[in-house]
Amino acid sequence: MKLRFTKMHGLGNDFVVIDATRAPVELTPARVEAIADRHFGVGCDQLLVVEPATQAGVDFRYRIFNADGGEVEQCGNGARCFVRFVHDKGLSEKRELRVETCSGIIAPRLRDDGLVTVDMGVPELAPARIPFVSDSDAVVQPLQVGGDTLAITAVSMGNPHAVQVVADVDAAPVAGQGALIERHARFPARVNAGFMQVVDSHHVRLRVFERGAGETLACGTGACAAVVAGILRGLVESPVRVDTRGGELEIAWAGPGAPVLMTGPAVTVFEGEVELD
Ligand SMILES: N[C@@H](CCC[C@H](N)C(=O)O)C(=O)O
Repeated sequence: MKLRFTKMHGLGNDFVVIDATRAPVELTPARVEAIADRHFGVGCDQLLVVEPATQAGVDFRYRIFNADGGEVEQCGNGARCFVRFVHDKGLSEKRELRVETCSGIIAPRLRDDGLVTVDMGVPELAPARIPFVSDSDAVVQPLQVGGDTLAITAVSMGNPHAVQVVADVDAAPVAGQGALIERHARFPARVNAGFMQVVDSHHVRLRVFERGAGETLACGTGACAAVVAGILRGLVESPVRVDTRGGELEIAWAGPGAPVLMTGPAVTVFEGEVELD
């Protein structure tokens, strides 16, 4: 069976996007892994599926699968690509959508300048809801990793993030330490590991070792989580420019109880067809 797809990216965080609005697509973890494989498949960090809404007052359902085949709750760079895809494919006339995900409703808006702003919802900080095993709700918490005690801030943007501050993001042990943090026992659903360097009060640099995908060129929810952590720690003030290896995002957050707004690009690369199984 052949599956049509569109290859897209947000700052080099790349996606295979599938339109399942007219007919359902059966995606097993093995199928997702095969499509995401960079040598034997199309290659991507995440596979995104556009489905009909299942609730009133919502335009579409957005499903996200990591390259390892696991379905996850949220993807920020993908959310920008989602509204660009829906618009360019003529699936909706609207430039601002309400989209249901596993972790709630987000609202991506295609702006006249071509960038996309997404209301990513209110960040969750309560450890049990991240989920993060801790009996303290302190903003900065110790985490033992490979003989080091890291000072992390745990944040959920619908998906879990552990953010630490580093002096130089280029020298940070993202691959080695990131893999250990991803599978740390105190994060029972695994976690995305963020390494943030503060440049000044409105500018950070960020690398993220993503759960289920490894280090990516950018992580949208990682950028939101890093700015939330930075503001809560008193290190930065909204809005914050976040430089990733794939380019730059702007993140705005008014503080606890407010939604995080993420602005950045969404790019279509090519379309194709892939054989399933
Ligand atoms: N690249 C994404 C996040 C994708 C999901 C993440 N790897 C997870 O497992 O939670 C983004 O731009 O937010």
